[in-house]
Amino acid sequence: MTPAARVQASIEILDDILAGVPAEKALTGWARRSRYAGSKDRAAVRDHVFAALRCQRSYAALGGSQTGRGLMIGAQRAAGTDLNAVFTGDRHAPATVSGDEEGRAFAGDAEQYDIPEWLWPRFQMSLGDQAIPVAQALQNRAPVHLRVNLIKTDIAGAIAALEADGIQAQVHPACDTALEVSEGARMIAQSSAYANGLVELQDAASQAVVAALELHPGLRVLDYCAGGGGKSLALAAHPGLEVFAHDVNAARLRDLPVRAGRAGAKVTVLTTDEATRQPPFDVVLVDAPCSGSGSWRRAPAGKWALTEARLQELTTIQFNILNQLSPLVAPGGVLAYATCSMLADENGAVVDGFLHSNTDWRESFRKTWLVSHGTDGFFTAHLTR
Ligand SMILES: C[S@@+](CC[C@H](N)C(=O)[O-])C[C@H]1O[C@@H](n2cnc3c(N)ncnc32)[C@H](O)[C@@H]1O
Repeated sequence: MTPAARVQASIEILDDILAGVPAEKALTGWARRSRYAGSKDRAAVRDHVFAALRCQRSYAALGGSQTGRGLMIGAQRAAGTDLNAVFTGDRHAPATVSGDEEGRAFAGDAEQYDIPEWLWPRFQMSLGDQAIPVAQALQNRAPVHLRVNLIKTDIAGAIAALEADGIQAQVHPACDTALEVSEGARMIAQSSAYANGLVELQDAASQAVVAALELHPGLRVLDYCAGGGGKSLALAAHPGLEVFAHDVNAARLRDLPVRAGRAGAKVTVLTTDEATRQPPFDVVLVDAPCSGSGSWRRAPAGKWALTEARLQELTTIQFNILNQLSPLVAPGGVLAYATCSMLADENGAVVDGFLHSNTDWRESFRKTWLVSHGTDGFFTAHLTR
């Protein structure tokens, strides 16, 4: 495919997404209909589509409309590339750009930096002078991070094994087990380092949330909102811990036994009933459902789908989960709250609300990671009594 044909394909896929088709489904549907597209074409189209989804507001302003075509015109203008070289009207290329497809000046910072208008004041309140750098970071593609599985190898061993598979990775400063991939990211899933459980795909801040816990052999640890189990596996890499995983949506834990097998890790999956009937845990990690604002680079639809009402609903859920789980923590144990969000409403405010109504609890640790510092956005707080 020519670069122009890739842009035309992206326009059509974006139109499907704007009409309500989920991004992955729209991309897969296009790939199935387009057998002529090779793996490089599919990767390039995917990149175009995700960039346009991350930068939907600014590209629509620059491109003159909130359509697939408007977004791709906006993308070319944002990149400063020659529109006439791509929008040629030739076979498979998009039609030439007309006079009524002029861009316009941004209406304000929220539009320029691709944050929903209603959210911008809260975003600024949460992030202060980091609001614009964080919003700009969210306009760009997320880096690819790996967690080195210390059960099976060490940092140097993992880097060497990846290199043998044609993947270049360097140590990431956010966590001792984290690597950032600089070349060959698309080959990870097929690499032997991955297949043999030497590395797992996991953001460095997600790893750092686990690394921030004081863990020593003999502790019983429950990952209560385990999802796919990324943090459960990171916990289970600590020698001598007894690790339990739970999620209200049991289907999300389906792949965990296979992943644990690959990693040589032991994780016991618990139902909700089993989790509440267990003796108290030394550590309960609550990686709570949240807006996902720290991972909007990877899942940009979430940025545009979030509403004020949903944010409110999430903070209520977060507060309720903390209250519901505090009895599962052994005296002297830790209730570790975490979100992949950078919004104060879901982070400090929830923790403060919990401490306000549970005066026998105190906070011993709090940290926020920002996308502007090279990881996903994350928050954690440790609560003890
Ligand atoms: C942020 S995700 C967890 C991500 C996961 N810990 C990881 O590292 O990949 C939040 C999870 O909480 C689960 N969840 C939502 N409400 C819950 C509840 N009331 N109790 C337990 N889990 C819940 C969701 O199903 C979802 O898998």
